[in-house]
Amino acid sequence: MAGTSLRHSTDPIPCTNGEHNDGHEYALPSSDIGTCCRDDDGIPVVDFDVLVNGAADQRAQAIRELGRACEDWGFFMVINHGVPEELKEAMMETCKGLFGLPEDEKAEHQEAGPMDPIRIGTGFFSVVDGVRYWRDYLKMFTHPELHCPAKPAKLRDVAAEYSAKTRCLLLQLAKAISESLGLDGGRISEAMGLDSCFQILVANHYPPYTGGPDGVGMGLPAHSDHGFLTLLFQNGVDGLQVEHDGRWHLAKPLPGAFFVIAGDQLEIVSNGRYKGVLHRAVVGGERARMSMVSMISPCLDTVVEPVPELVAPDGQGLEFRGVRYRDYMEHQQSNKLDGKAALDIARVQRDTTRAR
Ligand SMILES: O=C(O)CCC(=O)C(=O)O
Ligand SMILES: [Fe+2]
Repeated sequence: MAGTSLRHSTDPIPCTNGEHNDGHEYALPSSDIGTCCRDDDGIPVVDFDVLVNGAADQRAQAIRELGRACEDWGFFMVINHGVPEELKEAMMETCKGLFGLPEDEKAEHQEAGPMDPIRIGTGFFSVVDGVRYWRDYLKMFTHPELHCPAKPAKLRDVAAEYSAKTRCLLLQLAKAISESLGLDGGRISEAMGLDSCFQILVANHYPPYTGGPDGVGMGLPAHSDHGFLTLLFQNGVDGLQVEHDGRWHLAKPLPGAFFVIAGDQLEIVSNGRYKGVLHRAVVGGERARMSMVSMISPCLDTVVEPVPELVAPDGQGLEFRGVRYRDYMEHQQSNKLDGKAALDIARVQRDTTRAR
């Protein structure tokens, strides 16, 4: 049912892998999680300070490595990023306060839909989920206009600062990504109008989970992000998994690092050179997990399409057609989260019969 929060640790944990009495299959089929998760340290690391302030040869090397990270993984860690640790902590703590508020103080935003600027909910979009995912979330549109729940009182100021600092970082990364594609630093930003970008912050809260036969549950199923570029950090509890080379990898952060996640709009604008990476959140254990997401995208009315420089002059190899970002986001957010299925609305359908 829309707008209900998860049962929390003091409540009895509902049974999993079966029908809960509200007709939803509860939390997860753990068979969906699979066994292929590998904990490894191969996730690329990008030093933001070198990217911005390094000597020419160091910068060039860092840009090449960034390009490889985007091409091979669509996922990397960024270190020396300049976003103060105290600000990250303040953001995490304030959002934790929000999840702990009495239900009636969150009710105003719990009936919200995918395009509402403030939304508090459970699962992904519980109206369509079918399966109940082990996740509570707060989503707020923070740029160009800051939307924020009235409580906790501190949230507005903290979110404003966090949004501004992470936006600045993401826009600088966009420049470096543009260079890594062999384009001018400003080209991708110009093509997508990122000077007036759209930004969302998401706080995810995954309560302790000890249900199911193996004590593992699905917090958020496999998906790619609908935006351009996402920054994420967590509260010290692992659970983010990333798909790479056909296997799931547990993402373990370096101290202080952000994860950077390539989104669908990067895949479209780069004509598929850099792909939106599949990722998911798995839960299990006595500790609540939280993650904090900051995502930039083009403004809602921008039609996103591949930059011509990355498409052959005769149009051969054009992977995507232009899609208005608002339509893309609404489509992805209103349907069941299903891997990268949303991208199909932008994919150029090839006539395979003609080649025969
Ligand atoms: O909680 C996580 O680590 C993943 C969250 C996520 O992918 C999202 O909010 O889009
Ligand atoms: Fe995501």
